[in-house]
Order: sequence, then structure tokens, then C-alpha cells
Amino acid sequence: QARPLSTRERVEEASPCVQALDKEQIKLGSKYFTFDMVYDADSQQEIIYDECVRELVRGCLKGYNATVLAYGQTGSGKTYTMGSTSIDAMLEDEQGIIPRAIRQLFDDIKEQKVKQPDVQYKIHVSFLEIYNEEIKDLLDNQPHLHGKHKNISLREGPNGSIVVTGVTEEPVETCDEMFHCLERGTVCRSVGSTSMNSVSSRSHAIFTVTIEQSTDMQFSGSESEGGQEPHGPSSITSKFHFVDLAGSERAKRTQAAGERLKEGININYGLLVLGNVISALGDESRKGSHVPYRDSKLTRMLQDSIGGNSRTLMIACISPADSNFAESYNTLVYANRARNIKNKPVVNRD
Ligand SMILES: Nc1ncnc2c1ncn2[C@@H]1O[C@H](COP(=O)(O)OP(=O)(O)OP(=O)(O)O)[C@@H](O)[C@H]1O
Repeated sequence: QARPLSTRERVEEASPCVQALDKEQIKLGSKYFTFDMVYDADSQQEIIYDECVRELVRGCLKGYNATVLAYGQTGSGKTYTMGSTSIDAMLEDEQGIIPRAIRQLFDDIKEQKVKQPDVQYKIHVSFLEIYNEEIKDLLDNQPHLHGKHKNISLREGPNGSIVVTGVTEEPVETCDEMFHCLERGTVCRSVGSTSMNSVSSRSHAIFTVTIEQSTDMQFSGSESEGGQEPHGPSSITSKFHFVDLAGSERAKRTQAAGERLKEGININYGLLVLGNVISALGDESRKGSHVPYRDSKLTRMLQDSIGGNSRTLMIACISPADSNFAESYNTLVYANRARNIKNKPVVNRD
């Protein structure tokens, strides 16, 4: 029986132009990159989920915010990996991160309810896309009524968290209800065809699950200290953002024109500002300098996730083809910088 490939071997297999140096370092061109995990085109969705995301969902139920964002060149597999595609016709093995996280969330809550029957759960989902620097509510039931005039705004909450007002916050109680929201929003997403990807996402999409857990009474103190002492009600609210970024693209290669070109320019603008935010936060020598979160809707939305209190996983999708070397190189530079950012995860106790 073949032994499983080591991380180093997986990197070498994934792209012939990438040279693995040791367990956590690779060389591309003349530059060195570090990473936590690497997967090639044969890696199963299940493995990626178990190794990278399962723990974040567990942490979210303990009160930590979490974010998974997929970054990469157009057509490199972000939407496929995130699972923000319609899953109706998909084999279960092929399903990506979001449907898996939904299932785990409800399974874990079921288990937790057995251990802590006093805890009450309230779950909401919202699904937004940032299209041409406008925020669109993908769960809006009456878009024809609201049109462009739906007033969605972003503001900073008391603890530095970003609060989005004016969006649909759909209450859900079951796994199926959450799947339904995912499907509903997915079909409303802006998708278009370019010569690099026939089903290219033309927007950044953010699927957010908010979990409130509350108890009327909490107990503290051990049996040996004379029994457990009840004290006041307590509640924890945590959020999980699943972010499927639109792909970086070069107009020359996508052959975009007209509306597609305008979308491409806006996509690249959002990603450029995200890159500037990542640089400002990830570079020790720029510590304390201005972080341009407000320069784009995308970075403002992700303020908690990048440099905030969230546990954040960035998935850098790269193409194994040598013809995509330049874009793969840029993606790794971007992700390498992001890896230097140190967030400060805290439990969000109200
Ligand atoms: N690991 C994979 N296994 C099988 N098919 C894949 C894999 N990754 C991507 N694909 C397929 O490649 C095509 C492009 O992938 P996808 O749409 O996910 O790219 P993307 O990075 O989201 O692109 P864009 O930024 O243009 O939206 C899709 O048809 C997708 O199903």
C-alpha cells in the first residue's frame, strides 16, 4: 500500500515550478514562501475540511469568531473549494467547505444540547456580495422593490466589530433551512463567462452565520468548594464568515470587455486594497501605521477578520500550470504576507 505523501512531496507534485525546501517552506522563482498546509488537485474536499476548517467550527461554538477566505487567480478553484456553488446536483464527496461546515455545526449543536440542555441557540444567516463596490443582499426576497436603493451600511460596533445594517438576517433552526439560504443566495450571485473561466464569480461573496448561545443561569465553583453557585444569565455571540473572493485577473488574458471589464477593474481594486491592508498589518516595520480598511467595502467588511479578533484561515488557490506562473507567484506573495498577521481571538461574551 502506498504511503501518504508528505507535505513537501505534495508541493512538488502540485506544481513543477515550485520547489519544496523543507516541511513548511517552498521556493518559487527566487523567493521563499511559508505555509501551514498544501494540497494538490487530487486532494479530497473532505481532507481539506477536516485538516483546516473542522476546528474553526468547534471554536465558533465556544464563542470565537472565524473566517475562511479563498484567494487566487480567476479559475483557480476558489468557488469549488468554498462550496459556494449550487450543491443540488453535486456528489457529496465534491461538496466544499460551506456545506460541510453547515452539517458539522448542526451535528455539534445536537451533541452540545445533550451535554448542556439549558443552553438556547439562535442562529441567523446573511449572504452578501460586493459587486462593483456596491453591497448587495443575496437573501433579499424583494430585490425588485428595493433595487439599488436598499440601504446597507457598515459601522463599527462598541468592541471594534463591524456591524452591517439593513441586510436580511434569516433565522434558521435546521441544517436544511441553512442549505436553503445558501442555495437561494448562490443563484442570485453575479456570475459571468470569461475566457479564463466560463462560470467566473464577478463579485466577492460573504456567507455569514451568527450563533447566539444563552443560558438563564450559570453555575460556578466545584463540588468540593461547597457545591455550584448559580449566577446571572450569560450569552455568547460568535460569527463565521465564509468568503469567496472574486479572482484576480488580467484583462488581456480574460479578454474582458464592456461590463466584464468594468467588473474586472472593480474586482482588482478590492483585491488591491485588501493587499494594502495585509501589507500594513503583516509588516513589522509598519507597526502602528494607518491600515486602509475604509478604502474598499471588502476590507471594511473584513476588518474583524484581518487583524481583528477572528480566527482566520486564508486559502491561496493556485494553478499547477507553468503558463500561470506569474499569477501563482503573486498569490503566494499575497498569502505569505497575510500569514504574518497576528489576530487576537477572544470569546465574544456579551
Ligand atoms: N479541485 C478541483 N477538482 C475538480 N474541479 C475543479 C477543482 N477546482 C476547480 N475546479 C473546476 O474548475 C472550474 C473553475 O473553478 P472555480 O469556478 O472554483 O474557480 P474560481 O477560482 O472561483 O474562479 P473565479 O475567480 O473566476 O470565480 C470550475 O468548473 C470548477 O468546478
